[in-house]
Amino acid sequence: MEHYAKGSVIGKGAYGTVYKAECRETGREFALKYHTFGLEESTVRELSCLSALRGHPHVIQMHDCFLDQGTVAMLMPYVPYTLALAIHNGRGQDLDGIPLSFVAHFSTQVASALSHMHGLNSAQGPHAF
Ligand SMILES: Nc1ncnc2c1ncn2[C@@H]1O[C@H](COP(=O)(O)OP(=O)(O)OP(=O)(O)O)[C@@H](O)[C@H]1O
Repeated sequence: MEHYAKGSVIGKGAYGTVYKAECRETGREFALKYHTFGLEESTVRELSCLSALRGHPHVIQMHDCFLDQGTVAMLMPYVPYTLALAIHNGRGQDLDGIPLSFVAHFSTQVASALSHMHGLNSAQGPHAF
């Protein structure tokens, strides 16, 4: 953890809190997720899924995983937007004006990631994920 400066909270999920972090050497920004429940089943499941999905261009990459003062911390690239933000950007709640190419672009990425996950599931047995 000495390589990173932990910043403010970006968001919270059911299993953890995500902070912004900056690499002290390069200045590059990361997201650092601290798992609330320690090394229990949900944590191990998320870490093993992200390990298995390393390398896919449309799945967030886990760069590192370590213990920070007893809490499991997971380092990933910082993504400064969400799909909802991209969709609503400049359009309020009106979705009518979204170009088909935009929808196709994101849908293809999501489908590609899902297809890859299903492929791994078939290869490793029905309860791998
Ligand atoms: N890599 C990231 N870059 C930027 N923000 C992130 C990143 N990962 C998570 N976040 C933010 O932190 C929030 C919490 O993320 P987290 O992974 O803990 O939960 P979730 O996947 O949103 O939901 P849940 O785990 O409850 O199903 C996200 O909703 C998002 O706003």
